[in-house]
Amino acid sequence: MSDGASLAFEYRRFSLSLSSPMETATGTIDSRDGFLVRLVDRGDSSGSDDAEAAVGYGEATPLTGWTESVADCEAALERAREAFRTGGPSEALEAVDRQVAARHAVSLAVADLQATRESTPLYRYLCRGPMVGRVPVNATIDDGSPSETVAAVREAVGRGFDCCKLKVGVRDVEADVERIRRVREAVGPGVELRVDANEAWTYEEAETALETFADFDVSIVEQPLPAGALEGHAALRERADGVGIAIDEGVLEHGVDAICEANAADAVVLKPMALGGIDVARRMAAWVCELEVAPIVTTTIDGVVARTGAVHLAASIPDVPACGLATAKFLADDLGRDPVLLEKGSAVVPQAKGIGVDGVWDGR
Ligand SMILES: O=C(O)CCC(=O)C1=CC=C[C@@H](O)[C@@H]1C(=O)O
Ligand SMILES: [Mg+2]
Repeated sequence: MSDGASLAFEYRRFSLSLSSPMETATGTIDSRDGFLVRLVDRGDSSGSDDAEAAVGYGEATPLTGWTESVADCEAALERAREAFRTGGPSEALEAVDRQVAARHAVSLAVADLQATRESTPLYRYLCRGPMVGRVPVNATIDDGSPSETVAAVREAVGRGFDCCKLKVGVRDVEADVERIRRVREAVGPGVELRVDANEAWTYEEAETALETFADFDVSIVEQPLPAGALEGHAALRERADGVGIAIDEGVLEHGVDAICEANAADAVVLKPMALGGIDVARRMAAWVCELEVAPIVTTTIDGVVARTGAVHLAASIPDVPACGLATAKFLADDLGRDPVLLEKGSAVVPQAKGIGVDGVWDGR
């Protein structure tokens, strides 16, 4: 990559509304406000304009409870802009090191630019491995009444999904158990069902839920207990009767080493936006795979740039389980054309150079 002198770093604010508010046990998401980032390598452009220059895109989409605030993110991106002006990528990454969403944007733009210059898809730049055509994804099913939930799962299965993750924890445990029972009754044994409680349950509630979920062949319960409860998840796991435990919010509190040392999880959820970048998430994925813990990559209900970056991250992980990447449906609008096709329960991985999201910045 050219030195910092030829790298022009810009960012611009966006606000994406959700098609309908997303209820979770820890709050409601009704819009996604963040920053689109562009890194232009003018050292590449033959002409005076940027038409020929190599470009990298990034996205910082803060989420309350998971990342820094929008204001802190903006301040960090301003520091990164100054760092690119006077230094280069490493100075810019240092300037945003403690703001995870801002670091996600800068690191993704740098990786996208480098992969673009090498004319290779981002996932192959990350893993230097063979071509990967598709990655398995789960459908994300919002909270709702039993009949609403059955209808949503039926619709997802009709679109080819064979793995569905259902939001639970918004209503009481009995109501959620009834929702799962009705869904399993409706779709039969061939669809993998996972649930995500977002820290909602006490140990006793989680025990009750797990007992019945085992009867309905639920494969994974995500974050049943509060993020701090490491021993609690380990104890639950010992008596989970075949239902896997995934830790999501707890990854931010404890890190994957402590989770694995405590034998607290069968899977960890890796959110690149919340972890500071796909590079950070990829290192975590490699580490937990060594310890036979499954890495599940998910978005934070992001725009197409970060969401597609997460698809490339998943594609760079060997034997990745179904990931939470089919979240474009929650957005009423997006930053640009979606290069990822969802079909047969998988995301078709873009094979263009870089992330593959041209047209997100002034139609380019
Ligand atoms: O994992 C998925 O299927 C999609 C992503 C997803 O469910 C979430 C994204 C961001 C915050 C939460 O609402 C939720 C989660 O807890 O995993
Ligand atoms: Mg979760």
